[in-house]
Amino acid sequence: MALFSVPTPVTTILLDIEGTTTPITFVKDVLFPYIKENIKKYLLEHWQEKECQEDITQLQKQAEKDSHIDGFVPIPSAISDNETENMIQAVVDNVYWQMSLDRKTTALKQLQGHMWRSAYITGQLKGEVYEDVVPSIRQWRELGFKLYIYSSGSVEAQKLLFGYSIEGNLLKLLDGHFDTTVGHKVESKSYRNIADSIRCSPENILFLTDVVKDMPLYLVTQESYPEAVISFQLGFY
Ligand SMILES: CSCCC(=O)C(=O)COP(=O)(O)O
Ligand SMILES: [Mg+2]
Repeated sequence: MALFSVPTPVTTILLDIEGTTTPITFVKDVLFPYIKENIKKYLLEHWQEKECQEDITQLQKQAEKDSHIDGFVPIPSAISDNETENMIQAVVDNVYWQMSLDRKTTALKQLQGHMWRSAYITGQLKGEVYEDVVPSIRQWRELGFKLYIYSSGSVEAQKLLFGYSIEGNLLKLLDGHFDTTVGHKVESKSYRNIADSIRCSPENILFLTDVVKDMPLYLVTQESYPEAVISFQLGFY
């Protein structure tokens, strides 16, 4: 457990998931292998559904943007019905390629969230949280802090992880969720968007994360409140 002092202007705690509330091993050894093992079956079963087709369209758009990246895997944009199997294979290959680079694209994360849904609902998956997470969150709430999640995993995937966790349904302990639709974690604009959305100022938000490059909030905060950065760095790392 890390001990740190929360600077006085902080009213809101924003939590990352992987490596912060949840062991990295749960994501790398349980959630991601589930996708790799089940993607082909999932696509074959859900291909005609609107949600699945929307996910494919987003993956295609992402593939167009990625065409400059070495080793990228294309997804054909228009294909006749009798070529569905080739198309599904292209999507599988693209998802495997994105996952091999641990890409955090919104398109990939949306599909993953939809795939995990039935596994959580049927009890095949249970979201892991570190043992100090629930007591800490309860204590912070008692002290009056608001609690939000900001993860690259989609909001739906976040709600599944906390809603079907090993400690039961934790969603009532959280005030809201943010994913890459507000922007990526390495971009300072994302933190401004979150602050605007919850109607507070960046210096009121303490972001807890295991990844140092996910820290532009501190650059945003530093403009008006340099002590917040110093206090966090001294305390948490
Ligand atoms: C909703 S948990 C799924 C984990 C995931 O897909 C991921 O990319 C974790 O990223 P984080 O931003 O929580 O480190
Ligand atoms: Mg993390």
